[in-house]
This record gives sequence, C-alpha cells and structure tokens, in this order.
Amino acid sequence: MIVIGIAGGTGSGKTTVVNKIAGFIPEENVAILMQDSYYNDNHNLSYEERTKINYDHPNSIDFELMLSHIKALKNKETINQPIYSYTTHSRTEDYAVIHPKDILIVEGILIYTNEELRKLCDIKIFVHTDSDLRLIRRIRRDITERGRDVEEVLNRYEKTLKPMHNQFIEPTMKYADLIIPVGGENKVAIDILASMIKEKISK
Ligand SMILES: Nc1ncnc2c1ncn2[C@@H]1O[C@H](COP(=O)(O)OP(=O)(O)O)[C@@H](O)[C@H]1O
Ligand SMILES: Nc1ccn([C@@H]2O[C@H](COP(=O)(O)O)[C@@H](O)[C@H]2O)c(=O)n1
Repeated sequence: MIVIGIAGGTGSGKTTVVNKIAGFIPEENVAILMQDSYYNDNHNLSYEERTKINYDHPNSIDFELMLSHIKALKNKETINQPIYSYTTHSRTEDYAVIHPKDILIVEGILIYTNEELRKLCDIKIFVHTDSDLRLIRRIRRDITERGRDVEEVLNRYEKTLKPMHNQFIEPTMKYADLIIPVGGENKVAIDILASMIKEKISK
C-alpha cells in the first residue's frame, strides 16, 4: 500500500484535491482517511464546552486511534472510521467501514505535526493557498455546510485558527515532497499526481 499525505491550511483546497485525484483512480484502488474524523471524542462535554475547544491544535486530534487505523490498513485489515459532525462538534454514533486498498490518502490540517504519521506517508503533499482566500472559502463553506455564521467563523479565525496555523500548520510545509499552489484548480499538479499514482498501481 502507498500512503499519500495531503496537508495544508483550512480552506486551502485539500478535500477538493483529494476528490479530484480520487476521480482519476478506480474506486477499488483508493481509500481515504480524513483527519477530521479523528477529533477527540468529546461526547462527555456539553455542547457549550465543545464550542470552546481549539480545533486547530494538535492536541485536539486522537492521533493514537488515527495511527492505529493507518497501520491496520497497511496490514491489510479493515477499519471502522469514526464519522464526525461539525454541527454538534462531536463524533456521531456511526462508522465508515474502510477496506485496505493499493493507495491510502490521508488528509488533514495537522497530519504532519505528528512525526510517526509523517513516517507512515510515502508521499507528502502540502496544498498552499493564501490566507485571505482561505478565510473567504472558510466563511462560505462553514455557513453553507457546517451550520456556522459569519461571527462564529471570524471569532474562531482570530482566536485560534490563525495563530494555530502560524504555529503548527504552516511550519509543516517543510516536510512536504510536493507543494501544490492554490489547490483544486491546479490542473497540472493534479494530472501529474494522478498519473504518478496510476503508474504505481499498475506495477
Ligand atoms: N479553487 C477554488 N476556487 C473556489 N472555491 C474553492 C476552490 N477550491 C476549493 N474551493 C471551495 O472552498 C471550500 C474549501 O475547500 P476544501 O477543498 O474543502 O478545503 P480544505 O479541505 O483544505 O479545507 C469548499 O467549499 C470548496 O468548494
Ligand atoms: N468541531 C469542529 C472541528 C473542526 N473545525 C475546524 O475544521 C478545520 C479543519 O477542517 P478543514 O476541512 O477545513 O481542513 C479546522 O480549521 C477547525 O477549526 C471546526 O470549526 N469545528
């Protein structure tokens, strides 16, 4: 199995890049693991308490579970990936069953902050998009898809998202083998990546 990491700031276009790459590869060859599915299980906290958590800090992620799932998939085992709700800020009761495939894509803002996870990645990609564009995308997306309002997004951006991005996320760009500027619209980068993956599958 080849593990491909896709990191980058929020709104940089990671999910868009993953979906475009996955669109080029037959479904039976690619499995996708989202870091956001591995936010700590905070169901013991009240909704009010959960809204106050810093979701851009590495400590918000259950890396132990995430690493055990990546290792299990590499070991050709099937895993139950938690399903996360941004609306309730907690894991749901449901799981997504992920089977081992030739290619495993691991996506998330904080994945390269974890040394063990970095070592498990055969190819490390970082999607880079300017912060003003990322904020615009984040406001639009969080309002339409994640049940937020402008005030919530701007407040989170100012208090945690921007400082955490500068402290933890942007510095991990140095670990990347490839940096994709502007993300999902970078057709050349996506074509190159898809061809490289197809070649590896055919071997
Ligand atoms: N090149 C682009 N131009 C305009 N909107 C984009 C572009 N790439 C992504 N988006 C939109 O911006 C939002 C964030 O993109 P997404 O791929 O989810 O980023 P990430 O996974 O890095 O947070 C989504 O609503 C997506 O549809
Ligand atoms: N309950 C939560 C959990 C996470 N977030 C934000 O999600 C961002 C990471 O996801 P992307 O798809 O944008 O990479 C991160 O910046 C967290 O702030 C949230 O708002 N609420």
